[in-house]
Amino acid sequence: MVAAEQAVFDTGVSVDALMRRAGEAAGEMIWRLGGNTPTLVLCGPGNNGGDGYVLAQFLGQKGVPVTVAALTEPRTDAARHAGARYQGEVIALADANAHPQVVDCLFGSGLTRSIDDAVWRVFSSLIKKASRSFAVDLPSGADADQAIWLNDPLHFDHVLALGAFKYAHLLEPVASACGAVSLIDIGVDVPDGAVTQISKPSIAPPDAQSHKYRRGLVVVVAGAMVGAALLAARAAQGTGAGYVKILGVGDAPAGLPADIVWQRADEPEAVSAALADPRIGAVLVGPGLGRGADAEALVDAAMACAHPLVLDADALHLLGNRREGLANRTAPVALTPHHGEFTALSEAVSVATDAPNKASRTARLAKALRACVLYKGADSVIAAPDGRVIIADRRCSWLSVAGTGDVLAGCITARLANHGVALHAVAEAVWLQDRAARYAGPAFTAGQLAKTLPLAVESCLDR
Ligand SMILES: NC(=O)C1=CN([C@@H]2O[C@H](COP(=O)(O)OP(=O)(O)OC[C@H]3O[C@@H](n4cnc5c(N)ncnc54)[C@H](O)[C@@H]3O)[C@@H](O)[C@H]2O)[C@@H](O)CC1
Repeated sequence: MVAAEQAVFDTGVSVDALMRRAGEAAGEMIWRLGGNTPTLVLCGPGNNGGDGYVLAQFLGQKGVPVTVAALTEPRTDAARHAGARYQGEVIALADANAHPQVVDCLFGSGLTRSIDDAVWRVFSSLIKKASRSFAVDLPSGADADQAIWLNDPLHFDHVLALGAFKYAHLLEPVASACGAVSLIDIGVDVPDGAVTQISKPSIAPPDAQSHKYRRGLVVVVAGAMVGAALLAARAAQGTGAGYVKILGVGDAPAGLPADIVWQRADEPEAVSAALADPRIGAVLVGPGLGRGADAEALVDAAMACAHPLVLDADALHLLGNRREGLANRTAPVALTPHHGEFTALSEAVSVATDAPNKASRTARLAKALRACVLYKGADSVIAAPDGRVIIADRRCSWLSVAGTGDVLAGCITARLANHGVALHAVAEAVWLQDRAARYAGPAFTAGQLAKTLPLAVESCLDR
């Protein structure tokens, strides 16, 4: 964001002008949501406080009863100018009373250390007592880049992100305390490499020339627990794959749906031979695989195939000494670790996990392994080896049930089989899984989730 702001300043726009745009745009949003609700604006020493004086002036001119309470005198030139232009009275923060609506402009992206205890007590009490609380740019107490709380977590109803998202808006534990987050346009072009929030994908329906292979032949390599492979296969179907096949040992399990093909492959050589089929769109290995010698042989067979590949669950635990194999692949690879798998994998391939936040940690692993990495969780981060990162924030919490990872893996594999671009396939699948969860209602099972995937796809159709 600093680079983007500098680019605007280079065109002759001053810090004062940018602050004015920011404060007025934030004021406009608060006025639209809060109308004439009596409002307390809390101003800090830096430019975040400057935004507060601008928006207080704006709200006052709209007829909103406004009180400004300041922590200290403004300490930047732009904040001083904004403070001087504010025509109302300014009281000390310590003297402020509870108001139905409070706007936090104490600290924004410049917070470098935890807020003093006495200040925090007054501030957090005012926020908690308000019926509606806003934070301008960032909640005070949150570190923008590390996306952590420097003070206790504090919940806001609405956060107005100025110009661009910062990591704290999208990554836990701060994101879920931000309430609704609105991106406020302040005339700054968001630079390449900025924090990117996941967006609804656009999915093309099958065209007139479509057939099952063109839509995507998905192959799931089954292991010790066939049920997991089956769940992934059902999810691949629900995502629109044209043909879904499971490679497994022995005969097809009882009750296998007739529209999922079971191909018997008792030995790893048989798996390799099956994976030589040039019509395959993408291969999934990992759900229910196991971690023994048989599983290792299946991972080797899958990694040696020429198709786009998704490595999930147990397969991720077997990657430690297969880094070379990953690097040598020419077809795209997607890895889908949750927290435990991410930590174990990073350790196994000697990639440090001390980057400032989850997004940079994911980007580092993706670059090191030359694979697309989806680091799953309530905030899911998708990173491509070239450094692009997408954050899926505030995922449906009902997804925290057994089997949803298998569903997601199947969904990713179906999208990958369809177009072969790992970053897009993963982002589409993450979005689709979350939407399917919302359609499934509360307390769904993984199987029920797979059944609502077609509805999620329907909502994304580009027609
Ligand atoms: N850079 C710009 O030109 C613009 C910035 N804008 C606003 O400016 C904010 C960033 O402004 P600043 O860099 O001035 O940062 P802040 O306004 O977040 O505050 C920084 C000031 O607080 C002090 N400080 C940091 N941590 C503290 C603590 N724990 N206790 C007491 N004092 C502490 C710092 O020493 C510094 O004086 C953004 O979040 C945004 O709201 C907008 O006005 C748009 C224009």
